Amino acid sequence: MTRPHRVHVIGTGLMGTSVALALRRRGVEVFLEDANPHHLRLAVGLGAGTPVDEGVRQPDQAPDLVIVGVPPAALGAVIAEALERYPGAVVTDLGSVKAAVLADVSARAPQWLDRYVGGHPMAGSEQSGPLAARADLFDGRAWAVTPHPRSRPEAVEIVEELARLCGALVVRMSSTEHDEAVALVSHVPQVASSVVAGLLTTASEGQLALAGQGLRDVTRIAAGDPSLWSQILSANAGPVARLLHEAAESLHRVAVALEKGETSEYAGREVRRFLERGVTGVRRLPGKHGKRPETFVSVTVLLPDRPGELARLFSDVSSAGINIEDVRIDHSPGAPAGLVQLAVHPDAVSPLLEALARHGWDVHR
Ligand SMILES: NC(=O)c1ccc[n+]([C@@H]2O[C@H](COP(=O)([O-])OP(=O)(O)OC[C@H]3O[C@@H](n4cnc5c(N)ncnc54)[C@H](O)[C@@H]3O)[C@@H](O)[C@H]2O)c1
Ligand SMILES: O=C(O)C(=O)C[C@]1(C(=O)O)C=C[C@@H](O)C=C1
Repeated sequence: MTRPHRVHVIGTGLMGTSVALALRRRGVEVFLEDANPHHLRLAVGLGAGTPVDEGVRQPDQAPDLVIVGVPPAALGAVIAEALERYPGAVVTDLGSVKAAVLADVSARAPQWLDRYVGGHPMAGSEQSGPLAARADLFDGRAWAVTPHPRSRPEAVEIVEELARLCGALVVRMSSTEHDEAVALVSHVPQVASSVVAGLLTTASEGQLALAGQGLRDVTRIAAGDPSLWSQILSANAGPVARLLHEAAESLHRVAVALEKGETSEYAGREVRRFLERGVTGVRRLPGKHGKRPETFVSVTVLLPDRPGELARLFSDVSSAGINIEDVRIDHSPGAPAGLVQLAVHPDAVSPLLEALARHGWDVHR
């Protein structure tokens, strides 16, 4: 196992700073650089590492791993430059698209390609910049590692160890397999979210006043940086466009069926089939820690909007020896309370209800 000891992060935005914080948590020495001095200062202030100019003066202090966390359009040039600047280092990146970047690096730095191995942590946020970074961002998440025929085995190993040090689960695949997969699980969902959110631009205040959690779930990622996402989508244009045509056909069929209305039994069947296909698809998603999905049961608790109430609820549940598998909090605008949905194993439901009743919680099932 090759553990990275001295790491350089180029690009201290959301992703680069999160990786740096995760590595610092594991005692790895981290140096930072960014084209934007303000981002660099913020990342240093968050404890993510030392600026490269201050920290590295001796040749024996060169990094063994360089991690490039810049926007997709800049990746090829920055990776090629890092391969040249740090001849003893393996270079990886955090980019959301892999085949175009590999082609770019192959063209710019063919002589050093054996030290480049692509990577893509499947975790992030609709926010950007170092202030949105989190050390635990990668815990339990997949991290795609995309070796190519010329990658050195020890370069692949150090990149996989990086992912594990950050708490992620390694998924090894080629760059083209990766791009096909993320078109489906990340890029088309982003477009779908933007389509729905785009419809809101002409909504009236009265319509928006009815917005609930369902709409918020579907549109959260639509707030992502348009500059970043247009680079991602155009770098993976073929696979994304193919799936969008398929999705557009499906939407067209359901719209036509709805227009035929209740009078047609066929239309009803078509709409139901469309919805059932969605249920089947969502059930295929892996559960916690990449395991098979488990069916948990949700118990909803009314939470007064006062400091310390959430901590008291968790403490009452944990003192009954019950593991909370997942948690979600819904806020009603204007109401001085929230609804906390606790997802637990089916066997834990009765003990949970007893514990909540014992401690005086208001439960909704
Ligand atoms: N945002 C996400 O959810 C997410 C998730 C996984 C992977 N990624 C990938 O991670 C990479 C970074 O995304 P982010 O969300 O952290 O973006 P970000 O905007 O938060 O950070 C990018 C940083 O790169 C810096 N930068 C730009 N050009 C540079 C250059 N030439 N040299 C040095 N620094 C430069 C910027 O100043 C900025 O600090 C992208 O390639 C993206 O595809 C993003
Ligand atoms: O949680 C989110 O905000 C994300 O959408 C993160 C997400 C994703 O689609 O899963 C977005 C882009 C990435 O390249 C990797 C992760």
